[in-house]
Amino acid sequence: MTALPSPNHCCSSSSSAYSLNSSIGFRQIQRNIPFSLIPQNKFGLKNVSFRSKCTPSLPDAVLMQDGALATKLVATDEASSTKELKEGLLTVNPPEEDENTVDSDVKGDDSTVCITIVGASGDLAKKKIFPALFALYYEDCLPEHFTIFGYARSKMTDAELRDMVSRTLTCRIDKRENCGEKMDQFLKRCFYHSGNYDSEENFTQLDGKLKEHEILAGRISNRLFYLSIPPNIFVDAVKCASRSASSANGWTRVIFEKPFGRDSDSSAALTRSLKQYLEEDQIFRIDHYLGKELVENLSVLRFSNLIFEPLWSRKYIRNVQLIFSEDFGTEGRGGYFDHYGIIRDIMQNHLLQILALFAMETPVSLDAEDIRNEKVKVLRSMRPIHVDDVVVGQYKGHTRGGQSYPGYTDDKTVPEDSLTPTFAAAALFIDNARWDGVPFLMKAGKALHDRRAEIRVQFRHVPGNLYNRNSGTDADRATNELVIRVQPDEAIYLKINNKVPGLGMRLDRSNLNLLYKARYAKEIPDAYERLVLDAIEGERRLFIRSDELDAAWSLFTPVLKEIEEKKVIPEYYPYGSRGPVGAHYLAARHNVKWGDVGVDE
Ligand SMILES: NC(=O)C1=CN([C@@H]2O[C@H](COP(=O)(O)OP(=O)(O)OC[C@H]3O[C@@H](n4cnc5c(N)ncnc54)[C@H](OP(=O)(O)O)[C@@H]3O)[C@@H](O)[C@H]2O)C=CC1
Ligand SMILES: O=C1O[C@H](COP(=O)(O)O)[C@@H](O)[C@H](O)[C@H]1O
Repeated sequence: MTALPSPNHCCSSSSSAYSLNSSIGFRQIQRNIPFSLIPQNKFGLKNVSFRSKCTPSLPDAVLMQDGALATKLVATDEASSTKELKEGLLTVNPPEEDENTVDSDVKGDDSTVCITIVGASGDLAKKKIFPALFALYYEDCLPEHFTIFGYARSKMTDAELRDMVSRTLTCRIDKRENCGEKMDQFLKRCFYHSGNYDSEENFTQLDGKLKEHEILAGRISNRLFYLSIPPNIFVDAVKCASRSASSANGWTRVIFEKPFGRDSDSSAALTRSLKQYLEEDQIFRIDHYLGKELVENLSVLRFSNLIFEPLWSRKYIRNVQLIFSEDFGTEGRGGYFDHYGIIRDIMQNHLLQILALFAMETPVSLDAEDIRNEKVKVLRSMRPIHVDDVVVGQYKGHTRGGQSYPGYTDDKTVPEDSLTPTFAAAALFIDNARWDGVPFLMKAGKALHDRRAEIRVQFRHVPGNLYNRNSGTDADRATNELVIRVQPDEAIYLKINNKVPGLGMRLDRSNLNLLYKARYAKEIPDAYERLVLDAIEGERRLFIRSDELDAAWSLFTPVLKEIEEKKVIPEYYPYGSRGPVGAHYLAARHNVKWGDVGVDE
């Protein structure tokens, strides 16, 4: 096994099973924080990852006799998309003494992390990223030595950035003590640098400022860039950040927000451009739905409960429905949205990712590459989507209860004759042994009657059901349905047939209900909290690998092209309605009834 350089100078006396020795690990051990070690990337940068106490189950760690902490080693080759994983304890030679070494006993955690939010003046940064970072800080999940920088063209002082950020920070859990104090402490660690996205000079200035904070705290300086900017400037920003503001001795990672292109070609071109400056394992493509609690729980539900996995196939499942709806329109984002539409905005990423997690085979392990390998297999097994299996819609203005709601094209940033779908429904199929013939129906829309995201699994009819006569005439209504409600009011419930109490024999449908807020006192973290923390920890499980992205675009690009070339007219639906009726005809053609419509949805 290859010996890696020690992540810190210091003092383990002999060659032994690799351990983060007591001086670097002391404070972390006290707080029960395991570390993981991932070897150097092609730039020879140390890739020592922080593990916070907030993710205690990863990775396995053991306390050595000398009080040191040894972790399971995850060794990777350089091309992480085809990564070979080896686990074990690593043997290292004793590190050499270095006169410039900082005494980690004094300093505690030997690494720093600077998080730079590029596009800090924007909507997403204010709404999601800064609040997520504050929540992590509040929960003591961030590394000890962290600094946050906002970067954008807007002119702002540090104080003005802090003021802007403070307006969107809340204490997630009401009545928590010291919230104001914590906010002040957090804001003191936020700074701002104004610069252009395509200026190496400006990024060099940023680099200088980052160094000032890194020198203060320790030797290994890790850097995370969160690109919260429009995609047409991704490459400029990455070029400048990687050339002028990469970490000299730690890792440099970049989080990207979608859209990752708008079809196969543009996505591949974007990936090629990014890879001029970054390795795949430095690229963290966010799909924030993967950070949602119930989406993460999908694998737990399937693989740790004996009762579900045996039913998880064409043999018992009649259809699967993936439903996303919002009760508001594109308010304020029409300019962006019109270029993409609902299929690219929601289906090609969020719903397809959920589908892949739902349908994949059991991964070899919970390691990121094993999970992502299985997801790619599902995506590659999918049948091309036929244009007849897609229904598109667009919302129009509507007045209800004396209040007027605007139509999509009433937005000034949307062309009057836009055909961009704000609603779509589609039938997808996975041509593999497990799922052959099972319709996976997707439905996504804006300006509908409610806000929800859920997975509905409709099981087959009970063969030779003794109780058919007692269930009424609708056999479909009497089948079991498992609902995983991602939001709002996270829940998992199973519809079962039950005898109505009494002397007669009448059946009704009842729910076995796991409602999260009734079961768990702890507030559910926002998806961005989990994802940002994962990026800091180098955990890639919930980020999209480039071959997954390619497979997702290969599936949707042909049908999107056909819809656009044929100028398919969307079915118009009133703002606040349940969407186009065409979605029901589509479902009916595949012998499906949408589960979210009806008396006992
Ligand atoms: N907002 C949301 O809810 C979501 C956003 N996203 C994605 O996240 C990223 C950021 O989103 P959001 O914050 O809404 O974006 P914004 O449009 O608010 O842009 C962010 C910042 O980028 C700079 N900017 C905007 N347009 C340009 C331009 N044409 N040229 C150069 N700089 C520009 C501005 O900063 P300045 O002028 O100060 O430089 C702006 O404050 C995007 O990729 C978006 O698609 C993904 C999911 C949801
Ligand atoms: O990615 C996106 O997601 C949001 C919905 O996210 P949620 O976490 O609030 O459900 C959607 O509004 C937006 O159009 C899309 O780009």
